Amino acid sequence: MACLAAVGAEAAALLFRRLAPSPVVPRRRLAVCCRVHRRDLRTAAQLPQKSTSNAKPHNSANIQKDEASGSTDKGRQEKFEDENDISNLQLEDLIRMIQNTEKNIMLLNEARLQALEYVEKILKEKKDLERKINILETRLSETEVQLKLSTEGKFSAEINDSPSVLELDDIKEENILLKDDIQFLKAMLIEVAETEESIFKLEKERTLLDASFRELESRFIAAQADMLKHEPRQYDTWWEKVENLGDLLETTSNEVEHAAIILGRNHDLQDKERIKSVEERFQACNHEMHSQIELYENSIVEFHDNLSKLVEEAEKRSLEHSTSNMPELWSRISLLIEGWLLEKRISYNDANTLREMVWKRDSCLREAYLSCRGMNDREIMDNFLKMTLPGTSSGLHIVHIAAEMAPVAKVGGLADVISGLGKALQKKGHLVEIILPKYDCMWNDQVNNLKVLDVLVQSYFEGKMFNNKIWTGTVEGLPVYFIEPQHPAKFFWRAQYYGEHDDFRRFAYFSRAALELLYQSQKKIDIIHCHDWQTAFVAPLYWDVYANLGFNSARICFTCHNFEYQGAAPAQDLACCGLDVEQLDRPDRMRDNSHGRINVVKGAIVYSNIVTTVSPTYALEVRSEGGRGLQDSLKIHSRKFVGILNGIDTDTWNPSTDRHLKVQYNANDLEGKVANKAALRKQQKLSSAYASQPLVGCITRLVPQKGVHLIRHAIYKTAELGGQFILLGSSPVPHIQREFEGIADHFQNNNNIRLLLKYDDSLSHWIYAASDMFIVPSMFEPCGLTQMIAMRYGSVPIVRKTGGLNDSVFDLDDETIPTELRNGFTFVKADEQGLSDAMERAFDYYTRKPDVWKQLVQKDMSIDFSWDSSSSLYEDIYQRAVDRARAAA
Ligand SMILES: Nc1ncnc2c1ncn2[C@@H]1O[C@H](COP(=O)(O)OP(=O)(O)O)[C@@H](O)[C@H]1O
Repeated sequence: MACLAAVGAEAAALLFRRLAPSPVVPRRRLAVCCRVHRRDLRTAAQLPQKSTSNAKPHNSANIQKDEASGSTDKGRQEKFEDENDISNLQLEDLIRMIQNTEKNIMLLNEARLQALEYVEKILKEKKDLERKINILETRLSETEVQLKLSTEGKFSAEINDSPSVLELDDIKEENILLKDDIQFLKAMLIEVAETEESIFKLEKERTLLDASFRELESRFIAAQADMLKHEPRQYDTWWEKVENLGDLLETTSNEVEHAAIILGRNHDLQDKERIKSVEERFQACNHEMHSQIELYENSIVEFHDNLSKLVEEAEKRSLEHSTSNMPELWSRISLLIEGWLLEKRISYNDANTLREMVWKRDSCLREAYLSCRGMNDREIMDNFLKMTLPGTSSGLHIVHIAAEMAPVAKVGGLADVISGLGKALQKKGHLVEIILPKYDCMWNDQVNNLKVLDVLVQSYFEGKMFNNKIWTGTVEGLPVYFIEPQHPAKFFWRAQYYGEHDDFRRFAYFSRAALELLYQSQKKIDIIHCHDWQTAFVAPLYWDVYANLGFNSARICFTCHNFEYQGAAPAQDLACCGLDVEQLDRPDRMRDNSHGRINVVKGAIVYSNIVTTVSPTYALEVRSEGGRGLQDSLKIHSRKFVGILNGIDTDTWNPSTDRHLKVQYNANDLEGKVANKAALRKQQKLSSAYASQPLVGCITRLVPQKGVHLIRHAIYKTAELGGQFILLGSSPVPHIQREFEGIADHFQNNNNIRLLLKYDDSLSHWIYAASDMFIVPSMFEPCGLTQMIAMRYGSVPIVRKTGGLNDSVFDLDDETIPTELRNGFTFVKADEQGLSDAMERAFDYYTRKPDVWKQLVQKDMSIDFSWDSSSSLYEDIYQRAVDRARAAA
């Protein structure tokens, strides 16, 4: 807009500059001259008449008269010649003046054209501004909607930096930005108003100049016609000539006078009126600007008032709000209580009472917490201790001990399960806590309120006690404890999660420290749920060490997410965490079924109350070959063994809210999916020539389990079928990583194939959204989450029928399966032919039956893969185990 004003000023200045050198001054001088000469001329024209009347009294003097007349004629002639010279001069001046006028008209015309260009520019800029106003209005209405939501209770405000307050802070920040935008816009509008006024004035001036121009033009034509009329004519007498010239001069003088007036008028218009109008405009703009600023200031005050009211209201409503919507709040309260207990600032009994209140989502406790805004830790604790009402809880106290949790420390599906299942159980009213190692490479920014407790928990390792720092924070609304061992081996300061030479020792240490933390906090836990070999030590440790110390309220649940990794080691290694090797190195306990080593997964199967795996089909598979040596143990313990299909966290994986996507979308509006595909193709320099060219995605760890040779085949097969392929994955196996680097190099300049050999969570979301098909050709797959996530994002899965893939993907052409369940393409044999057939069928549907394909995409997006039903199954088996324990007690 500033540039617009500058253009305006420049155009005006140019107009002045170009008109100023026009021949106004000589014309004026000429006009005065003309007036003088015309008077003289008139006198000269009257001379003969005067002499005739003077001669009348002298009748006798005819000759004299003739002589006199002859001498008079001579005089007259001399005088006329003088006059004729003068009039010639005047004519030259007149012609010059007309020429100047003509030039001036041309200049004015040019100026007019410029003004028109300028007007066009201004109108364009105005349109732009209107567009920006529209955008801002939309944003403003979005903010209003958010604020409205907050008043409706969808926002919940808490003390300090609770998520609700954070959301309100976001709104505030957004509104501050909006205010800035509004201010900027108002300034723009003022400038637009100013510019519009300028346009109006310029238009008015242009009309005046036009009129002048037309007048001058017509007069110029008339003058030319006059000159033509007079010039070629032969006069009979000098007298006639004089008379004609007199007339001509008179006309010309009039013309000149008129032209001078017009030019003067134009000049005045340029000089005075313009300055005056500019001054007026300036004043008007100034006035307008001030009134706009005043208005704006008033609206800001009003806005702040409203915002404060809304914040207050939201806070009030949060007090009344249903507790089920505030997992973060309860997690924080829970962490506070546990922290005080560990720091020995409150007694076990008090802690237990308060814990029970947390389970019950006690409104008094919640209100006490909310009213503690601004208080220090001590004051909050005192307030809490005032509430010692006893109570019982219908919920369970569940603690997950794991090596991963999404999104703070994620390697694969295990991380997704910990947060997904944890959140689902929390939603069902259970008190859920998580214990993780404090990795140096974890994403601290994904933890809310991360802080270290003022206590060191000691734990046993290799005959000594070591201090552990305990960190707390919430992740995805769940309370999490992070254990940071103060051991010289710096177990979790390795810049990676797994793959260290001493992984067995690292996780044996962690399992022991986690139990120690629970033991020292004297929690009355119902379920301790450990996952995979890394925390499988927990089961034997709990029953062999801690139960003997009286810490025995809990039942142990062990979930094996993958029987490929069993934590086998020389028997004596087990001793590091305090387990009794002699007691445990037995075939019915922890000795590996085939190698004569000890096997911690076997130990967990033997020592846990509940053993689960992640899909029903995999649970069947592992009872035979898939059990990798543990099938017999599983058979022996089959009564406590069950396969429960994992869910996915439908908050994290939601295309209609996913912030990682370029455009959000849903099953009813798939345009966003097309936009994501176009954007990804562009970003990855893939060809965009055919929008309908199918894009095949694959996101995976590149390990033999995932069928790396089939993934490689899928890349070439896609190229052969005319599709595009994008792989996101990395391998902990060096030769596989190298092999795929080779393939990536090979296709580096191919605009249909892209291999991205890295871990990138954000990009994974985008690939799920952009791809049309998704391949999972696993050799075995305990559950597999990627096929479910892919379906949620409308990417049709092409999978091998194994494990959890068999429980979640059903072939579109398989008539033995009810139509409503069919959602993808499957193949059985783990060979290239099987995969090729499935891919060809998928490509065929995609290209030849777009309507069927669209329905398939929409159906896949609507399938419920949430944790809701799976978490109910866990809830059920937990409860049964707890009931059995209570009955036995
Ligand atoms: N390279 C990668 N970048 C980002 N996310 C990945 C990558 N590889 C795998 N993932 C994610 O890890 C999870 C894999 O889970 P799953 O299918 O159960 O396989 P696994 O646990 O065997 O690796 C999914 O959430 C997937 O999106």
